[in-house]
Amino acid sequence: MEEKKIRIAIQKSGRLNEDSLRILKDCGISIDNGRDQLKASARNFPLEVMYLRNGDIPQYLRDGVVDLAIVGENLLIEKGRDLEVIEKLGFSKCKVSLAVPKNFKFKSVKDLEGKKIATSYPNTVNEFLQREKINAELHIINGSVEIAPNIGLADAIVDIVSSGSTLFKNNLKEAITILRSEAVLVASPTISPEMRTSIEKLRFRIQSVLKARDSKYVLLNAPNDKIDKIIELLPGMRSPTVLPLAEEGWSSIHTVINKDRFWEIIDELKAIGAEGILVCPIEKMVV
Ligand SMILES: Nc1ncnc2c1ncn2[C@@H]1O[C@H](COP(=O)(O)OP(=O)(O)OP(=O)(O)O)[C@@H](O)[C@H]1O
Ligand SMILES: O=P(O)(O)OC[C@H]1O[C@H](OP(=O)(O)OP(=O)(O)O)[C@H](O)[C@@H]1O
Ligand SMILES: [Mg+2]
Repeated sequence: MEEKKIRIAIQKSGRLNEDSLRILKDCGISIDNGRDQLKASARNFPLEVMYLRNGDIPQYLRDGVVDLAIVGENLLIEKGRDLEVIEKLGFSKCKVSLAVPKNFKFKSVKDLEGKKIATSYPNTVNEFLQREKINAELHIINGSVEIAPNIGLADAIVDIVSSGSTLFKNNLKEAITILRSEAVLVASPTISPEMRTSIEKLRFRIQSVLKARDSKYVLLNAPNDKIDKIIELLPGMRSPTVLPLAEEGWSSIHTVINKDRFWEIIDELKAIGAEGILVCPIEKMVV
């Protein structure tokens, strides 16, 4: 029997589109698409991609029109709390924040009492206001939220903040971070047990890609009497590989480290006596 295809929804265009396609590609999945197609099949994996508007995706998942989707966590908090997140994907990191005009002397959340707040995320904001026991008036707008205080539509806004440059350009400042978000892989509540098995295969590939993105392969040379000290500094997947060099008394040490830790330990490695340090990207990491 032919394996049933996983139907995955990906944002048609916007902030998530490119990185969503890249992660599938890094999983070795080639998608035959014309850009204008709304549906495309993978050549070498039982997968069908549907290009949809992000905001519509939670309902498509609930209806079982798609089995999986890549969306921002912030969208799930706004309108998909019932949906199951199966993997965090580490890209499109952003915050949903409350921002006020630069000259607003903001001291605490109490300053929002009776104020007007413009946002595209009404559920998130209402929940926040309820939690903080604040009464405020909401103006729901779909885009260009940051302009609202400048045109007298609102006293404050709640919107996505990443670099902060949109706030800056609109004379606003971040006052409260309501939540942090990144892209996530979400599943439909209607998937069958067989489909879950196929999804697990895809998830395994995604995990291997994500681990590899987080890690670096490090090679270095060191005098033999320094090997123990260097190994103490290098937490490998198991323990580092140590190979003798042609030059007597020297060895080459190979290991895998988290990319964020590398800069922390490079100076220590050099001080101990490591030489010829090479740091290489890893394509896939299966552990
Ligand atoms: N500046 C940003 N930096 C990082 N991530 C962002 C940024 N803006 C949005 N995102 C993330 O990308 C997601 C999609 O945002 P985008 O603005 O592309 O689409 P949208 O307008 O929310 O949706 P639709 O596809 O329905 O038009 C957001 O839900 C958020 O998780
Ligand atoms: O802090 P920053 O790095 O400036 O990013 C934040 C901005 O990015 C998003 O808008 P986007 O550019 O996606 O445009 P949109 O309003 O058309 O969705 C978001 O709605 C903010 O306006
Ligand atoms: Mg946007």
